[in-house]
Amino acid sequence: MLTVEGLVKRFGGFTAVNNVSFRVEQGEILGLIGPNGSGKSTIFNMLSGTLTPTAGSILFDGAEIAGKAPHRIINSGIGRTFQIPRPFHRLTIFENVALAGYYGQGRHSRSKADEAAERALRMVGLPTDRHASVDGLGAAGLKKLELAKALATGPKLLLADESLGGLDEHEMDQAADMLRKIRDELGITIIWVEHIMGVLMRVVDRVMVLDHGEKISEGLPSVVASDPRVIEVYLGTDADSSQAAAAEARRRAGV
Ligand SMILES: Nc1ncnc2c1ncn2[C@@H]1O[C@H](COP(=O)(O)OP(=O)(O)OP(=O)(O)O)[C@@H](O)[C@H]1O
Repeated sequence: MLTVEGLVKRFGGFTAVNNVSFRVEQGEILGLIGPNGSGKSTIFNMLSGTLTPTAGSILFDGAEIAGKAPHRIINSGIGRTFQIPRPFHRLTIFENVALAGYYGQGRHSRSKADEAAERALRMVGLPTDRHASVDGLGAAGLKKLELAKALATGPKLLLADESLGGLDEHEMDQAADMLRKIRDELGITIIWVEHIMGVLMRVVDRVMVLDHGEKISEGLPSVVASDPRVIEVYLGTDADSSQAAAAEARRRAGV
């Protein structure tokens, strides 16, 4: 479904993403992890069109989308959530989601946008009542709203920039289960960026690890969690023994 080849992003003399290649198959959940500043958001921004790659190719359903405008990319079927939800506070929950539905997939019919909003709100478990205000939503509710907005655009591929950091453990598990439900019930392929490795590793089919803009590991969660390069990045090189470090990484990864 998605084939990324030799993706590069430079900001002046600084290389934020360096020659990254990967594939995502239809129906898969790929986890994208890495320390702060490793290039995860920059990759998402290139996939969703807010940044133009310096070099490389992004093929989505066989068409080149690198450098295309964000609205074209959304219309082709790639939706995304943002780490920091910024809803329109003057609009209701329903209106926020319907607006996204109106924008996505080039829908220019209010009734279709409303239908998409209803479906998306039901899916994430937010009220479909047209008058419910955004202001009553806590951190978990705002994340659901973010997800509903992305779903209302009708994506085939969802880029989930989740950052579950502000949630308690139960809410984190619910958010992770929600992504799996979206894949299982709607057949939407997902790339999930998350800082908290354990919760991500429980849900994804495969994981890709970035460090300093380069891909350092990729594969099944259980294999990646024991990869010495990943352990070094997450735990440092001065861990007591590599075995203890591997056990700790597996514990964190929940595998
Ligand atoms: N517009 C920009 N101009 C200059 N440097 C940038 C720009 N955007 C990102 N960077 C740099 O590129 C590197 C990768 O940033 P990016 O935000 O992609 O990392 P990340 O893995 O998403 O980090 P985090 O986990 O903190 O969200 C960082 O060093 C960042 O400072």
